[in-house]
Amino acid sequence: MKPTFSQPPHVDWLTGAFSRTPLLRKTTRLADLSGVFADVSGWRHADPQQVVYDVEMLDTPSGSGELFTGVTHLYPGKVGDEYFMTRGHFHALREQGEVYFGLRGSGLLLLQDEQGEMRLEPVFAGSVHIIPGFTAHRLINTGTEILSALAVWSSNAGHDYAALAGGFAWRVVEEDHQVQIREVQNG
Ligand SMILES: O=P(O)(O)OC[C@H]1O[C@](O)(CO)[C@@H](O)[C@@H]1O
Repeated sequence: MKPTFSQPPHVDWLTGAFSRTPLLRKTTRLADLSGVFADVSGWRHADPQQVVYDVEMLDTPSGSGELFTGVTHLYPGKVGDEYFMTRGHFHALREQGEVYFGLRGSGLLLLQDEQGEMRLEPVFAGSVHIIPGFTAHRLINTGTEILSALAVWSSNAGHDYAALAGGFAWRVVEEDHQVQIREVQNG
């Protein structure tokens, strides 16, 4: 019997660019991140159209048992002394985990569980991050290049941003040319 082949999607491991495949795209700008950065005045004075991150997702089926695959490209930058980061979220279906694979650049994955336990994992080309269920996650670019990470997660996991309306309990800032953690009171 003659085998039939269907072409799978293709990702460039060096840049995280998908090619030859239908994509869904979402751009998040500073204007979309009201209340996310600590330095409100710095945020107000920055260019609201500045792109903070782009997410490109494969246009694949959703529903129970299906998986989403996407690449986040997080640009370098700061608001005040705080590094550019994704909004961050718990999954609406809390038990759902996620896997991140670092592709390029350097940064951190900030993890916060429902008890407020905090953890940081360095993200770099080749890093693998198992985000357990019940754990909020945020990507932070502490470098000078684009930070790109591939993620795979359950299509029905959903996003719960409201649970983190008060923000994460740690902020990642640059102080004295070094990456530092600032603990947030009542964060
Ligand atoms: O939804 P947020 O917090 O803006 O961040 C987007 C992130 O969420 C995901 O879409 C899925 O968790 C990632 O691909 C991406 O990094």
